[in-house]
Amino acid sequence: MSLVRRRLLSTAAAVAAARGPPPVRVALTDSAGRGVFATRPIATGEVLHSAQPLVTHPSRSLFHEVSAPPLAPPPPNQGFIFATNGVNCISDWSPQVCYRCLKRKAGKGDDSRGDCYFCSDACREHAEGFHGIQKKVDWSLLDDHCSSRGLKYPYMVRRLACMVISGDVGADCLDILQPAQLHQGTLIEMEEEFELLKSTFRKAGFQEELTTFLTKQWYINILARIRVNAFRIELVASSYEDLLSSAVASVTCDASVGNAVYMLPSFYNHDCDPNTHIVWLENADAKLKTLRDIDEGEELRICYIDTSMDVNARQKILTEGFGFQCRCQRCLSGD
Ligand SMILES: C[S@@+](CC[C@H](N)C(=O)[O-])C[C@H]1O[C@@H](n2cnc3c(N)ncnc32)[C@H](O)[C@@H]1O
Repeated sequence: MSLVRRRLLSTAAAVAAARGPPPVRVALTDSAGRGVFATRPIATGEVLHSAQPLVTHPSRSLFHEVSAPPLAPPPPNQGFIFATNGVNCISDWSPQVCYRCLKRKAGKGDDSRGDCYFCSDACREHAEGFHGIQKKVDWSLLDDHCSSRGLKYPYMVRRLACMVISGDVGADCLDILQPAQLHQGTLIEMEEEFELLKSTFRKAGFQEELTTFLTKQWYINILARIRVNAFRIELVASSYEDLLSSAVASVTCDASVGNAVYMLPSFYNHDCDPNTHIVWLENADAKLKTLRDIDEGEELRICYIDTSMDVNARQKILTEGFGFQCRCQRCLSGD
């Protein structure tokens, strides 16, 4: 591990120790598996704890060229490039968010055109392991597969695979999280994605020993956990200038900057009338905040969906999208 990274980690540990442990613990609930409970009374608006992501990935439109056929020959100062689906487009695109922490790029005109953008030396250094592996491989087949089907999670599995190969994390790093229940059709799609990922590494000449963890079962286990536990990240501006630029950016692109998986936040159950929410300020570091006063021993719950819908719509989304039937008080009362 590099000196800078070791220093960063020890600083983060020192800050965490100074603040003390979070006022929450994970324990079994009556109806929703494990959940997060308050270990003392907590006031409205208190930040319970922060969490750094285990793995992130930017939204496709923010890290990848969206191709369009050229209407006219390009001006002399702009080059033609081939987009991954083989359609010519003009290369005036550059990545919009940090490839690691998902912070939005502040202004135009830096030198990250056509490549990954990192917002700081710390992010660049943190990403060195997985990005070093990823750069050695031609991903065009996987890109084509994901773009034609609108898939985002295979990119997170790819990043995790690169993190395992580089030694950043163990192959079992997400095993503790609850997996989604998968239908036969989904399993078949996942097998296809797995074959693509495995053969891409093989074609790039990776030694078999480095990728022995990469089995069909590993792929399915990881993706099943990402499906239930990944958060869609929408940044809240930390200043008035940021607020204006994110509002402008969200007019033309998806408001979400990407997805991330965390450890402790993954144990928060859903409620259609939540007492806690997650806030992302300028990057993928999550802050868990209370929405009302909490008693000691009360379960802390967030909401996974838009709760302004009626009970039938909410149940449909939670059943079909997340694979569980909501048993929160609001749903049980039919509201
Ligand atoms: C992100 S995990 C939350 C932690 C999980 N309970 C555990 O033991 O790891 C989401 C899963 O928790 C359960 N769950 C969360 N909220 C629920 C609710 N309102 N009603 C029923 N089950 C819920 C479902 O099984 C869901 O797939």
